[in-house]
Amino acid sequence: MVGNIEEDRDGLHQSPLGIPELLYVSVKMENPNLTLSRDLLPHVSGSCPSLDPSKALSMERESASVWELSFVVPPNHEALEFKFLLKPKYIDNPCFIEEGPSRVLIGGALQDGDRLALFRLDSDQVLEYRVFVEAKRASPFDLAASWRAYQENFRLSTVRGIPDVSINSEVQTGSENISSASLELDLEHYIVPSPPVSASSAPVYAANLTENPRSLGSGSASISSSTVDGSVSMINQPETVKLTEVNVPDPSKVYQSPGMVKSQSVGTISPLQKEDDLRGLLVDRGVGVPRLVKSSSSNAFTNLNLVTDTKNSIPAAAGAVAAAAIADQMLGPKEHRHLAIVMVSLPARGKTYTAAKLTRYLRWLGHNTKHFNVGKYRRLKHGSSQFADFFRADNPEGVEARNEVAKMAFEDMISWMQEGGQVGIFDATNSSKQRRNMLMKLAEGRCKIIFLETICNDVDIIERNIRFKIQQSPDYAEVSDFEAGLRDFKERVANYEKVYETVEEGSYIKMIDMASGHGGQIQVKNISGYLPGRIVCFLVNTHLTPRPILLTRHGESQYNVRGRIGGDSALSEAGELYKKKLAKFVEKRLKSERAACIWTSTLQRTILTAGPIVGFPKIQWRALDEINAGVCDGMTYEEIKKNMPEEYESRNKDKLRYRYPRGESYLDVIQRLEPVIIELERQRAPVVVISHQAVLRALYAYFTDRPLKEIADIEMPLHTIIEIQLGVTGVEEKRYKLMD
Ligand SMILES: O=P(O)(O)OC[C@H]1O[C@@](CO)(OP(=O)(O)O)[C@@H](O)[C@@H]1O
Repeated sequence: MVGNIEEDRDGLHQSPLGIPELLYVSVKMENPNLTLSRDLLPHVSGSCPSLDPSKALSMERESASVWELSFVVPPNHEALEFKFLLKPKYIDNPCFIEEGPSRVLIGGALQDGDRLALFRLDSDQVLEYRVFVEAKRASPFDLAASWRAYQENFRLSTVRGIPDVSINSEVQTGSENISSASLELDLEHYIVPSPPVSASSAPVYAANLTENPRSLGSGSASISSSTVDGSVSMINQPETVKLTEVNVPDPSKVYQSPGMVKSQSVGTISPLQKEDDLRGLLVDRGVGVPRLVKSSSSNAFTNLNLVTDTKNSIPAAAGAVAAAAIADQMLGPKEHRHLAIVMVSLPARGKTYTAAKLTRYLRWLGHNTKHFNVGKYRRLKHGSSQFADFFRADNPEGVEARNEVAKMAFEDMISWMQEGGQVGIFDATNSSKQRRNMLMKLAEGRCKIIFLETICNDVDIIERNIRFKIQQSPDYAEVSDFEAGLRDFKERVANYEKVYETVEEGSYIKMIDMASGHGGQIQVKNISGYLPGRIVCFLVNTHLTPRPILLTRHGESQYNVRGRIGGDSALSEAGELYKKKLAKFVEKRLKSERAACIWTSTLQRTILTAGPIVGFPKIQWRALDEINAGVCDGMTYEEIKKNMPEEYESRNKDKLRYRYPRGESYLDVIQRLEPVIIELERQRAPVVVISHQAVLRALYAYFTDRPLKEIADIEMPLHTIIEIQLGVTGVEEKRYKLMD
């Protein structure tokens, strides 16, 4: 019934936060004889001030035969005396008072136990009720949270009644009409610089952003990236997230059922475990990162940041991702814990771009994923100016040199997997059976291979890809004559075509003419398991049709003004102005985009912000609701710091994984946003997403490939639109600030 309560010197029960707890008492009466008791309503009459039936409190019907009354008292309350009585439904008198002495309740327990309540209706008719009392300890915060939830259920939101999908064709009037919100005709006027670590504002050649060849002597922390103008910049690659939060169990208190799992089996090393040989029981508060249950000696949950065992690491992820990773680690052959997605295609079929996108998606979900591009190895080892002859199948030196760098890249990938890497994307043409056999031999007993073949028969798309390659690839950086470059690259493609063999062996996913987003097909063979399943789902929905995605927070809310988190408040005056400016902006920016769509959360601050936008369908997504702050919902950060210092501290230490009591963590938010990402990938028209700070941080991080560990701190200002342009060459970003 009650756990984790400490008694202080005055005998008062205290929560782990040192706040005296209250007793939540529920008194119940049950009478299965429904015929006799049908018209009699159970009441409770208390001794304070007197046992007066006219002041009796009615009990609530809990089920057909059970009645209930609940109330809150301090744990050290004085004895409460009371009696049950039955009042006839339709007349005031007579009322029947239970036989015997008054009942006495102290500390949530009835002094005379579960004595029946007997009512003498007349000389020979006695009605018997069974009596139960239940008492739970509750902190004032729990009570405040449930009181607020209760009240909010009764407070009508100004947007209730709006269907999940709506479209308004006329500008709303009335309260919307605060002042006219003008907007310059030229939207460029509102552009503000994007933060330095974000999607680029110019196309970047995807192969440049892949892993740095370590066997060729390059470090792995940062890589050099040549840009269009030939200059070199350093780009920090997302690092493996190494910290795992665990709570340490007390072995004496933890019941170990045969099916329970030792923490070691999922590769989590805890210094305390080592010291005490404590057995960890993996638990999950709802959804989330598996945790070890807490120590009995400490009433507060102990949050420790521990370095995971990189040889066997679990992903920094919540829910399904974590569950699947653990299952994969416990079941199945060891080599299947590491997955190599081996790309297969002719040059200029969008293979590197697909590989980069898949890497970004898997990283965002929390899988430790790296993209290894063999072309990068070739350029480092043999120089970037290799012309078409180098790629001829009847050029033994060329074949040998290309196989050598492929082996190097593959071995680098395996070494990285052995250090904890989970998914390696191996990006090369791999277009002959012989090459693929070589890779399968290298993978034996070390990782599972899935071939991912991209086939494109659309000559326009191929031509566009080839032209992009000449402009962007370091292979042609030194070639000043564009047409000469074009001729050489086409010859290279022809050399590959002569020996190309489509994949028929092993496990494979084949994408045939999927780039345009309409038509095409995907074929799969020998594909099973959680991760391959997610990969297929992602690839089915992804395409290369260029379109913008506009991300914006709602207009400033009344809670934002008061510094309160969560809630469902309406807009402030500034927020009201923003929603009008936003509507004008959307009207101008998307004026020729008839199929565009507006997505909001189900909270009124986003629905109100979308209100004045006309002519586009609006869709409410529950998944776009703000991070659930649980018992902290409605508090200010200052109040949390003061009243729940440990919670405040824990969040400060690890904001990504910290889950608000009865609420969510950022990892939980990422999990629930996965269908949103898949749908954004699938859409071919522009989408305006009006959502919230935490949710937009997670979405933005996906598009800009920001590492998980940075997500919770990404700057996400109010009244600013972030335009993400998805295109054939990758992701570009523009920001518009509509208000000063
Ligand atoms: O994770 P942190 O940095 O607390 O940011 C999330 C918070 O942002 C807020 C504002 O403080 O979002 P919103 O403006 O959508 O209401 C809170 O509701 C939410 O809890």
